[in-house]
Amino acid sequence: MIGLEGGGRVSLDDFRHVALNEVGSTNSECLVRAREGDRGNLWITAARQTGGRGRRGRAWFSEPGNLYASLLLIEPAPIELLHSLPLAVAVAVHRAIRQVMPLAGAPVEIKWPNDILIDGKKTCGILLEGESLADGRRALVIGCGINIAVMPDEALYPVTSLRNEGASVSPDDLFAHLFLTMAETLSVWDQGRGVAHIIDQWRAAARGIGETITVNLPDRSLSGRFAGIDQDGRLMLDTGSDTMQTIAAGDVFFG
Ligand SMILES: O=C(O)CCCC[C@@H]1SC[C@@H]2NC(=O)N[C@@H]21
Repeated sequence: MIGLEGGGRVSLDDFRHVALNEVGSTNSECLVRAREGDRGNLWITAARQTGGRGRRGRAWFSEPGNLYASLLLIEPAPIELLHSLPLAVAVAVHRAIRQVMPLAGAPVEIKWPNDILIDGKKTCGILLEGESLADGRRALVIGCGINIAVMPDEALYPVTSLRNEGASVSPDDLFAHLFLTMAETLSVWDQGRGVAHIIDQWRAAARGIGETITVNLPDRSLSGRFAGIDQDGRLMLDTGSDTMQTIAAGDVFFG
């Protein structure tokens, strides 16, 4: 058992791992297994994905050399406490990447809500997907794509890889770190009851709080001062109007 500040307890033995050579998407594979009755706490990793998915329906570059990993959770928390899970996931992945970076390496930061940047460039994307199963259970999948050795030539944002930033680690080694940091962080998160600890950790690792940012929403863009996040993990943007804008989903650009 891991017992941590937040009071939650998660046993490492609770988690199982299936390593695949090739799959369409590790997220989809988790959801298939959930529909087939899997009890959750199942990690699926793949050396390569043929249909890796990113946020907003984008494709995710999934060539061999990187880490493609998804964790299936079943009923991870009461629905009203679930909104903070993306922050906990970002904290866990941030810790895993920090652990494999050289000590004097470039800064590793979280970009709201849960991209991981090294030296301001995206090295990891996280896609959370949920589904109500036929038996009434709620399945939730946390999918992490971490650039280790390769990266796309073109992307919406500047991108980098761990190797580019001086880290020497294999997908298997990085997964071993992620397996532990995720279990530890979920223990602190404690089904949403430990959200205050998670928000503290998230803020300490966040990029750009206090700075001017632009947030692209589906129908418009908003610019203002990034004032932090609220208890529900929403981005607070001070646009100079009387009321603080709170944003649940969008793409952040700095400067
Ligand atoms: O757009 C993003 O930033 C999120 C990218 C998430 C990619 C990962 S790779 C492992 C898992 N399987 C998928 O199909 N997507 C996620």
